[in-house]
Amino acid sequence: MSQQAILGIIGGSGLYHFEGLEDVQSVEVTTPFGKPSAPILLGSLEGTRVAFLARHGIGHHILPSEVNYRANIYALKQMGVRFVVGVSACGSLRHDYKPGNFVIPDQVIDFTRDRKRSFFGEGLVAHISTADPYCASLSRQLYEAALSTGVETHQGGTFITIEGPRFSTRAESHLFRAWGISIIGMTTCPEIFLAREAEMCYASLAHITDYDVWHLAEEPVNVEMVIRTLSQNTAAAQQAIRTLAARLDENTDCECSRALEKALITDPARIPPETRQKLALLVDKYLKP
Ligand SMILES: CSC[C@H]1O[C@H](OP(=O)(O)O)[C@H](O)[C@@H]1O
Ligand SMILES: Nc1ncnc2[nH]cnc12
Repeated sequence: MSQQAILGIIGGSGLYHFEGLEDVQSVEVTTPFGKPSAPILLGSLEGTRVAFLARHGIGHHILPSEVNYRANIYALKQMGVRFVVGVSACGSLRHDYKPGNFVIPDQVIDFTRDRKRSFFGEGLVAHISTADPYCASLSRQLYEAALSTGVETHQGGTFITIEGPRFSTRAESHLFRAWGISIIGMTTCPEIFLAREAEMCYASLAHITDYDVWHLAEEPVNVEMVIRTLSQNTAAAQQAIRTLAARLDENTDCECSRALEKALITDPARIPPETRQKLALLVDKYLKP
């Protein structure tokens, strides 16, 4: 694996390129899981090598359910990325998390049902732990960077991913609130789980664009509303990531880089050679004699 970048940024709605990247190169990448959503922009940000990928493609033409999350994460892994920041527009499910604010969540609930959610299968079985799906160290660094932009930033909260592409019904939104969930989006799962399988640290920079559909005094969410709020927020999101890049502490004390250590169960003798080869980048260090 060549070390072309250490920090991966997955841009969500409203973030299709990254201002201020230096020495930028656009790279077409292929992976054993297909092609990522767009060419990857490789460049330098405050002296840190960065890989930027637009989750929904340039021009936003890929549905949340259609995103090839496996190819996106695998492509970043192939480039040597160790730290991934997923930028996401989201709805708020609580009064005190307001449109325009940032949230650095610390838990997820996966309500998706129509997505490829693992690199494993085809004769090689693994079960990773996702008890704490976010990297605490990267999330802490991202929180401090987001706070430094002056935007009101909340540390912690549960982020639910719905399948979409439709927004929630009022009954669903009230249910999610009753469950104590803080924010809602359509893309964090399975991106976060695949990053864990690929032993990368993952944190979300979630910017709140709306109050979903539960708030009696607010208009129900629509795309126009999301884009209007995003247009005011993407500069701050990029500033937060620039600050993170400048201060990135690579010596984290987390266990993300050992996520597969206790996860593989298949007898190595039973792993089909094609599968072994396909997943070499992830499993070589555990299976090589
Ligand atoms: C444009 S509104 C719905 C859309 O916005 C969020 O995208 P992302 O998470 O990639 O920022 C949400 O998840 C939906 O995909
Ligand atoms: N309310 C909402 N529900 C799901 N995804 C969103 N993205 C932005 N706002 C959202």
